[in-house]
Amino acid sequence: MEEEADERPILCERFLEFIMFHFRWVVVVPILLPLSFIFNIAFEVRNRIVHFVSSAPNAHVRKVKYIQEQLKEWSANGRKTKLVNARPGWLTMSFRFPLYKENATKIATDKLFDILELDTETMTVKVEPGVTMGQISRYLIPLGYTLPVLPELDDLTVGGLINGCGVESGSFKYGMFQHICTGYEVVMSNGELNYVVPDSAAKTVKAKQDTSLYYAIPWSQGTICFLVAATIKIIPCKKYVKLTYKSTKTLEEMCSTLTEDSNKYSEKVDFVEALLFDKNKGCIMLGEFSDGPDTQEEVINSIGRWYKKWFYTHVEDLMKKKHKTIEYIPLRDYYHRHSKSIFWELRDIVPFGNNVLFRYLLAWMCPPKIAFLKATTPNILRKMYNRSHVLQDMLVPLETLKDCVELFHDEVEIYPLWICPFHLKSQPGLMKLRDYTQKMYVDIGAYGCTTKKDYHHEKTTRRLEKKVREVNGFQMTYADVYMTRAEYREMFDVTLYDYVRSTHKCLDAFPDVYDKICRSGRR
Ligand SMILES: Cc1cc2nc3c(=O)[nH]c(=O)nc-3n(C[C@H](O)[C@H](O)[C@H](O)COP(=O)(O)OP(=O)(O)OC[C@H]3O[C@@H](n4cnc5c(N)ncnc54)[C@H](O)[C@@H]3O)c2cc1C
Ligand SMILES: NC(=O)C1=CN([C@@H]2O[C@H](COP(=O)(O)OP(=O)(O)OC[C@H]3O[C@@H](n4cnc5c(N)ncnc54)[C@H](OP(=O)(O)O)[C@@H]3O)[C@@H](O)[C@H]2O)C=CC1
Ligand SMILES: CC(C)=CCC[C@@H](C)[C@H]1CC[C@@]2(C)C3=C(CC[C@]12C)[C@@]1(C)CC[C@H](O)C(C)(C)[C@@H]1CC3
Repeated sequence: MEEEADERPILCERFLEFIMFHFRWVVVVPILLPLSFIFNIAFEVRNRIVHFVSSAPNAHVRKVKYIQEQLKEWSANGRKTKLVNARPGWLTMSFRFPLYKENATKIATDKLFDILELDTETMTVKVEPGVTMGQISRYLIPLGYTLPVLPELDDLTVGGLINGCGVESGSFKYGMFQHICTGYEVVMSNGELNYVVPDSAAKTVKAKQDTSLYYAIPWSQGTICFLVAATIKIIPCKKYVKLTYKSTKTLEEMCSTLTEDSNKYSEKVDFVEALLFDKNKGCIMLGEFSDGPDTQEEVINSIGRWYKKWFYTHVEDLMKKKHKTIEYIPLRDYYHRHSKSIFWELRDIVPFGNNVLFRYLLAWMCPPKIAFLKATTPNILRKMYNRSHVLQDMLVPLETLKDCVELFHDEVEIYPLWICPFHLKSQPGLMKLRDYTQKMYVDIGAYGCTTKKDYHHEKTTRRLEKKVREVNGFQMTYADVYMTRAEYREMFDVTLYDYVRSTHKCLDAFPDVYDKICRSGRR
């Protein structure tokens, strides 16, 4: 990998890189945008038909049976290969393609993408793992419900957010995506179907085992069992989010105000998120479910409409004008506020994407599907991204925010920087805090190309990872991980994970989680 990052391109490669980077829109705008638009409409029509004829629950039973048969056949053939999900690499929400899938047996969890059941008495929704955040918000919000934690990008899947992790602006109150899940329907490597729920007063061996399994699944990257459905908590919601934008002038002000807002107002506030536009200037956004403006002076801003500015640029403009602003944003527009501009990644791909003319004429097809972009990224561009593109989410205790932002500034200096507080509960599993406490953490996300001269993909990332381990933080594993196996096991508590894997016959069936997330496991 070091070679890959060190590789300096020759002049003609540099020229090709330049052309491909700056003129990628030539493929994206006329081809990928219409394709994405047509795909989204076709998928939505399909989902409505499935919902109308209520075929999902029966189809679910059939699809799960097929998965069980696949696993029994693999067992009968002597368990010779490792098991992975069949979902192809180009569909996943990460920059890399999995190498560990190449000689593995692929289990058909990728056919599971329907919402199964809404239960307004227990206030839960049961969904298949391929269901996306876009699908869920489109289904639940018109019925007056939402997920307490609904990560922003439309194409993130329930299976990926549970077996990986998920965080968004409701997390300061409700924790990570795993914390809002009340039960998992899973198929073990021997083909056995099981529904696991946590039971703190478990008496029987089975209830104890299931509780351990429940806590071991998050972050395990599908190396314990196959998730075939998840039951997720829902909460009632309102039509709008009353969003208060507060500008901050120094990093100290950002850290102290964010700490106060995340801890003190948790009863009144439903969403907390911040953006830093440079080391000092930032904006904290506090959201509250609302029925709409109370007075005529208050404005509704439907930021999801195609002709509206990219959200982060809107926030930056607001901050230049006023110290504090309040807007009412339709709830679904709010949730997917970073989808239209793929956080700030689209500015490199379609540089004129935020131009007013483009917005009115063509942005109704935006955003391009990340999977289509991924499938069509040429190798030359991938090499360039390897050298200068940063993509890291570091989850660190809120009290270390200042130190960590300073380190990000020194190492990569990418703005905007995404800052999202989340409540880390005291629970067993890979993300366990060793002192058994619960704490307010914060996700610091850096996405984009760095111009730092001394940036080195591996060395810089390793320095960031070291700091994160020192402060008892965690690195999001969809991004490039350069830690060694020992360092990974220092960051994540593998006690329960190892125990569950050894008691559920996972060791010869699935790769170890490190082999899935380490850099050499991915291309
Ligand atoms: C050698 C070895 C043998 C083991 N043998 C067994 C065994 O026989 N039986 C067994 O069940 N585990 C066994 N374990 C697993 C062990 O009990 C712990 O689950 C594991 O060590 C992780 O500890 P922890 O500190 O992360 O979890 P802890 O916080 O110690 O929790 C232990 C267990 O309690 C339950 N639990 C904790 N918090 C909650 C909560 N908030 N709500 C509901 N339930 C909760 C979970 O089942 C969890 O696995 C073994 C582990 C090892 C290394
Ligand atoms: N706001 C947020 O929180 C964001 C989070 N992300 C990250 O993106 C990832 C989610 O992307 P997405 O494309 O949806 O998921 P992926 O397909 O990338 O899946 C992520 C991991 O979960 C495993 N997995 C997925 N489905 C199942 C299943 N049904 N059973 C068992 N294991 C499963 C995959 O296993 P396998 O390797 O076998 O396919 C893979 O290791 C997460 O890791 C998340 O952290 C990205 C952007 C934003
Ligand atoms: C915790 C949070 C909020 C994470 C946000 C992560 C996003 C910013 C990531 C997820 C997938 C992601 C890595 C991706 C890309 C940018 C950053 C993304 C969108 C892009 C689109 C960059 C351009 C690349 O050519 C390519 C198309 C391969 C990737 C695809 C995945």
